[in-house]
Amino acid sequence: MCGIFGLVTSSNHSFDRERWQRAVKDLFLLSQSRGKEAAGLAIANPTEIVVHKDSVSAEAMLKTADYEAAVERGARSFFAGESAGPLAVIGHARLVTNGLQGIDANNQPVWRDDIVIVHNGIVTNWAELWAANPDISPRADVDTEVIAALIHKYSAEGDSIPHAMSRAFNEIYGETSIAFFTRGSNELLLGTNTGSIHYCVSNARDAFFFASEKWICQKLTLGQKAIPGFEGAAIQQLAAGQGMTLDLSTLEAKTFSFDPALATPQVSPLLGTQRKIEEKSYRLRQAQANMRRCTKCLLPETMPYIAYDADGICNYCHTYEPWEKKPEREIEEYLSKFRGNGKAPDCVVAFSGGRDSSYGLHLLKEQFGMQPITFSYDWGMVTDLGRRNQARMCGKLGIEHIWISADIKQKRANIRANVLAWLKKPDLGIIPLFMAGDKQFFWYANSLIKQTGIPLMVFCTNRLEKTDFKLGFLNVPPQVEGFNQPSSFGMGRKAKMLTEYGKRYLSNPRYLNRSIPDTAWAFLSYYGINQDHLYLFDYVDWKEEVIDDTLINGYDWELADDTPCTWRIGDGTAAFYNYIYTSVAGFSEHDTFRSNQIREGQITREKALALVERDNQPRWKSIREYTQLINIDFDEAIRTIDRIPKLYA
Ligand SMILES: NC(=O)CC[C@H](N)C(=O)O
Repeated sequence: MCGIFGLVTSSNHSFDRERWQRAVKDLFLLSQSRGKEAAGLAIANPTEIVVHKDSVSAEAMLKTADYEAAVERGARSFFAGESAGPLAVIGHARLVTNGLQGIDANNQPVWRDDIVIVHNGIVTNWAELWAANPDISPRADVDTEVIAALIHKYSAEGDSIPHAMSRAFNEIYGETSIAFFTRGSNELLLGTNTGSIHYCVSNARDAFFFASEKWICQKLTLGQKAIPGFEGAAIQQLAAGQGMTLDLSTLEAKTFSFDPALATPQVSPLLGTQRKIEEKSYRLRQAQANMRRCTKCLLPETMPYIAYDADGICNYCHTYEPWEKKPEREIEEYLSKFRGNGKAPDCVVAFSGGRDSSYGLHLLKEQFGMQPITFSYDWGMVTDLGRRNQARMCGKLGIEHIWISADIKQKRANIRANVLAWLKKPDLGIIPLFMAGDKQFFWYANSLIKQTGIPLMVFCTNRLEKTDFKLGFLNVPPQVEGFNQPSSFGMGRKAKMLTEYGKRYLSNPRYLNRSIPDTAWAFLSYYGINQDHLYLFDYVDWKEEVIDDTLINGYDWELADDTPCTWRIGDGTAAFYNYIYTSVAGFSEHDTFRSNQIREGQITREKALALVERDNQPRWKSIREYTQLINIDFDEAIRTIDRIPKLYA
């Protein structure tokens, strides 16, 4: 179980900064015997609560520059004598029970509403509590969040904080000890239903600390490790079923029972203002929200090669070539040359399992009276959900499905090698390498024409999916034309790409791995061969609502449970790379997609912004599945990504 602790100093007389930092360090190191998967602390001064956490052991966190910076931000003014104090810290050494530590929001202290809390234990009825309180909903997976949300809810209803805490403890089932600050009150609150909080007051009664176990207090009051001022101090225990308020300025402690009938209503010492809460993830969200964006589409300033004109409109808007449809009768004429008797297949549809090819299949069969067969290339990253949706389409439409399966184990091992190489030296430019393995799809499309003897190959690619930024991050400038025909890219452009890849391979020899032959084949399959097929959406309107409606209502299409978006849910890699782009550059392919929709007049900029905000939320479940499939450590990968310097902050 986790170790929680706290240290309160009412004035700066008894400590200098070095001693204080040593005491906090000792509290961390002693507490980490209870948990080493993550660590964090909150430093409260009269104007601010600084929260810092990390998905590493306390010992490792203490050595980081980010930790130093948080301490500097939270404690500097106190030790510089600029603020009269008090200074209070609560800390946490985590053993994960609920919610992966790679996801920052699950680590502790948990900040929710006005409360910054550390928690030791498990709220076993957390799911029931969320369900019973539909007016509050979880943002993370850690059970601790529900405690904070309940306390906040009750205090918003008018309860004093001790009352609100008592009520929350009466709702909670499962061993729980907590310590928290609120934004507006000058106190530390403690509560436990097991008695796992032991505390000491300094001999001069000007400082206070607590920890999860008595021996930790013993270590810090006796012998070498004793915190200055606490030598020989008495150790007391907060009994099971009790809460405590500690006035941070006077160190006056009041204990109370969780029985609401017995708890005397106490008015907490209020601060004049609501303290600011400082947390990295919040700061980054703000910085993302403040990025400059094109006033017409919504491409942000971090988009490679972007430039805005005097009206704030970007070059991508200016050079955009509208998606001009050829008349639908032309496709009718074209298809009539191939249409058979309705029994034998008369066209092959490249079927990725995504929404566009599913809808295209529907159109070809139902609207154009064709009898397609489909083919899919399974390179190990088609999601199970994508496969089920393919099965729904083919079953209902009575369509034969050809599968070309790669050696999936090998493909995943290739991705693994490249992702591991990347994590050692992250670089946005080389991310497309993770997806190189699917490009043989185009190779097989050509060979299937020969194999089946059916000359008509249909692709349902979508021009709105043009993502210039992926190559942009590789220092390859955008190109307006060539969407469905990458082989038409000029030699100069291809050479530039190869040089840029080459440079990265040489600067990180881990890329010189088993995947090279497959990547070379992929490159050839994409850039080297003719892709002279029928592109359905060159003729037919692409309307998102119509597509979603047809698939969901007509074919019982299944959606992912980590996003309401229907795009990219058949692709097992998208959640991972979009997380990287969003985390580092503040945008993803959702931003370029929606920007194209705006330019096509399909949606308003306002709606697009809302969708981007929604769809750029991390798809944790899919990211986790991806890391499992390629056998890399989720928490480590996310930690590395989160540490990459941001382009927007
Ligand atoms: N070990 C603990 O005390 C865990 C506390 C909390 N349930 C968490 O997962 O972070």
